[in-house]
Amino acid sequence: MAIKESPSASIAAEESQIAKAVLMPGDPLRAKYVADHYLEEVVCFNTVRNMLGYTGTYKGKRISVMGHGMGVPSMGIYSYELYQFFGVDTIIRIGSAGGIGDDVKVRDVVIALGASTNSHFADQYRFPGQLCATADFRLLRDAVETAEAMGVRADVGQVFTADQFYNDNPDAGAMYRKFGILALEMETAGLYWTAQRLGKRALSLLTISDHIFTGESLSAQERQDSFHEMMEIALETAWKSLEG
Ligand SMILES: O=P(O)(O)O[C@H]1O[C@H](CO)[C@@H](O)[C@H]1O
Ligand SMILES: O=c1cc[nH]c(=O)[nH]1
Repeated sequence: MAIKESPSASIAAEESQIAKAVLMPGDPLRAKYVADHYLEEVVCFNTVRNMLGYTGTYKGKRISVMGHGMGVPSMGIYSYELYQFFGVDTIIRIGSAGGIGDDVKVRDVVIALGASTNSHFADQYRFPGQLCATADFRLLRDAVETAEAMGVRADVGQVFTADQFYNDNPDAGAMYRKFGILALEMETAGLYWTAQRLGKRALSLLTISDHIFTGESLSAQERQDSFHEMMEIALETAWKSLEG
């Protein structure tokens, strides 16, 4: 397929092809899964670098879903381009995470109120202080209400966005835990900062796929079933964010 002319470096699409609300998993095949299982009248709008992006309808409203890759730099590129060049208003990350907190179990959904991080992505802003990476309140409230209505256990709190998946510091997890951090992942701070800088809306939903301290982890089948709950909360929250 020929690559289209595009206003952005990494997404080859026209603005009209992308909805105002976009769900984003790290894995582009999880994006395809959402498109295949939940959206109707689906059109693929991006294949550059195989970072698959789709737009379809969910309960009559247009919603897009696209992978964002792993790590803050990758999230920084895709979220910036979607917000800045394609008129996207809302991004909801649908990711996996390692559990840290005592109360957090595998299969739980975590709704990220804010993200502490060791990323230096925000240095570019020369913000005179430490910039909090926080969720959009209305999206967070709608996600909490949706989870409650679905009867899904969802923990709301702080996550840690790490630049490392393999961390040479054996004490890091215990320190995160001391500060009440629920889960460890690799993109939320980058998404929240980008949204804040551009005056847009963002939320990160995470499913606990493994636990750093208990060693528990989900089987492939369990991962799929648990991720459905997060996907449905995200779709309903995105749907509510859209006018009309
Ligand atoms: O499952 P995703 O959304 O990719 O999220 C988590 O999984 C990846 C690491 O395996 C990192 O991207 C981390 O944030
Ligand atoms: O980033 C991640 C994702 C899942 N589990 C982890 O330990 N880290």
